Order: sequence, then C-alpha cells, then structure tokens
Amino acid sequence: MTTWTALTTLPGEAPGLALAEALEGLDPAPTGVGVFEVEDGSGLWEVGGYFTEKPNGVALALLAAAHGAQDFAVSKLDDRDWVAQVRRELAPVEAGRFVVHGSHDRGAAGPHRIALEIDAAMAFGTGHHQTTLGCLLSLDALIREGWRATNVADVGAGTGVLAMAAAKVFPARVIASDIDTVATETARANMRWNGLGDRVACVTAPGFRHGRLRAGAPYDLVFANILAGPLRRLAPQMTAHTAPGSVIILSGILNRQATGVERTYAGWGFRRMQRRVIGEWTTLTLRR
Ligand SMILES: C[S@@+](CC[C@H](N)C(=O)[O-])C[C@H]1O[C@@H](n2cnc3c(N)ncnc32)[C@H](O)[C@@H]1O
Repeated sequence: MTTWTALTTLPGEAPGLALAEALEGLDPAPTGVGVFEVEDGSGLWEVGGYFTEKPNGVALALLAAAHGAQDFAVSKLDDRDWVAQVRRELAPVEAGRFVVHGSHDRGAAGPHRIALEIDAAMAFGTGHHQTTLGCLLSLDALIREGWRATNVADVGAGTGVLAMAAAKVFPARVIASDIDTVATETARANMRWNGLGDRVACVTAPGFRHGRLRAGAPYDLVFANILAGPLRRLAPQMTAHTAPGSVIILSGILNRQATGVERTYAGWGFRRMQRRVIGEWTTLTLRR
C-alpha cells in the first residue's frame, strides 16, 4: 500500500492538538496524525499525518496558514507494510513488574514478570511513551506498598495498557474508556488477546460521560493519561466518581505543568502520594 506523509513545523510553545485535529478533518482523511518536539533545541514542533492517498495541497496550505505553520512537505513513502515494520522494531518495555511487548516478542516477560501483549496499532499506548511508563511504574510502586484496588477506571485508555495492567494484578472490576472509537476497538481487541475480554469493559466516552462509567462509580483507582488541560477540566468529574481514600494516577503532564495540575486537584481534596518525572513528562499519584 502506498503511504503519503505531510509534515510541517510550528515555532514556539507546544502547539496543543489543534493543527493535528484540523488535519483529521481533511478529505482524504489521514490514517494517523502526530505532534512531536523537534529534538535539536530549535524550539520547533513537527506536526504531520499519514495518508493512503495524496493529500490535497491547497487544503494543507490553508491549514498551515491558519495555524502559523510552515508549508507542509508532502512525500510519497515506499510501498511497505508500515504497521508490520513498526511492530518488528518495537522492543519490549520493562516497567517494574510489567513488561509490555508485541506479539513478535512473546516470552519477553519471562516467568516472573507480568506480560502485557500489545501490538502497534492506531491507538496510543505501547508502553514506549514516558507517560505510559510513568503510569505503569506508579502502579507498580503502589502495589509494592501493599495497596490494592477493587474497582478501576482507565479514562483515555488508548490501547487499554493501563486497564490491562490493573486487571492482571487485581481481581478488580475494570472499565476502560476513550473518546476515540478506534482506540476503544483496539483496547477491546487487546483485552481479548490478553485473555481479559470478559474482565475489562471498553466504552467510548469523553471523561466519565458514559452510563456504564457513571454506574460503576465510585472507583478506588483511576488512571487518566491525557493532557494537562483536559486533566484539570476533569477534576470535578474525578471527584464525583471517586471516594475518600481513592487513588488517581494522572499523566500526560509536561513537567512545567505539574504544579498547576496538582494545585487544581488539591482544590478538590486530592493530596500527592508520588510525583514521578521521566524525561519531560510528570506522572502524579494523588489520594483523596
Ligand atoms: C496519551 S494517550 C494514553 C493511552 C494509554 N492510557 C497510555 O497510558 O498509554 C491518551 C488517550 O486519551 C484519549 N482522550 C483524550 N482526551 C480524552 C477525554 N477527555 N476523555 C477520554 N479519552 C480521552 C485519547 O483519545 C488517547 O487515546
């Protein structure tokens, strides 16, 4: 299958997801979009998408102009099975007692670790991002302290990696939700693949706005690895769906945003248990 890429750069602050979201509205629609910090100290952000047809140059030029970006560079990639290639290249990730690996690395966890098998797909959460790693290590630390959960929600589940980890270590009720239907489908498939199809419910919803999520509350453990802004807006819902003593693990927070997120949640009665920094990302474990 032929793949096209369209890449542009933006100067300055992290651009949020506005341009990436706008890309999703294009016709033909991209099969995937992303925002990455250019790692050469230039302060630039690279934004782009993958397409199966050549993207419309006029639409891209208008988009770039509207967002203060440079023109998109459109290129055709060789015919290759990109998903298969990415899968092969993804090495297993160790996170405390957990090992996240693809189906090409079955057995990577060995007999003493907990295997979470996840193949690269159109959802976030192969364990390679510092935010996912931060959440898994924070869960591992809670378990080491003797903490146990009975009712778990994973808001913004992506591949479902965090819900899967919780379901593998606790005999708990677990529900995973994502705003994106593709992520929900991916999480559902991953649960089945890992033998958790009847243990973890997967639903599509923004925040807790789904009947099953509301009915399952209060949760004693909630994961939310989404960005700082949505996390802060989620604080009232987080409070409504937890109880005193509940623990929440929040990530997707740039280090400079962590104090603000912590302050917002302090205002809703959450106190810090752990603050974990990996690279430029912070993961907060808070207790109500
Ligand atoms: C950074 S990924 C995290 C995936 C996975 N939980 C992990 O830790 O690797 C964030 C996910 O949250 C979803 N998301 C973003 N905002 C959301 C919201 N308000 N409610 C539910 N899901 C949301 C996105 O679609 C995306 O799949």
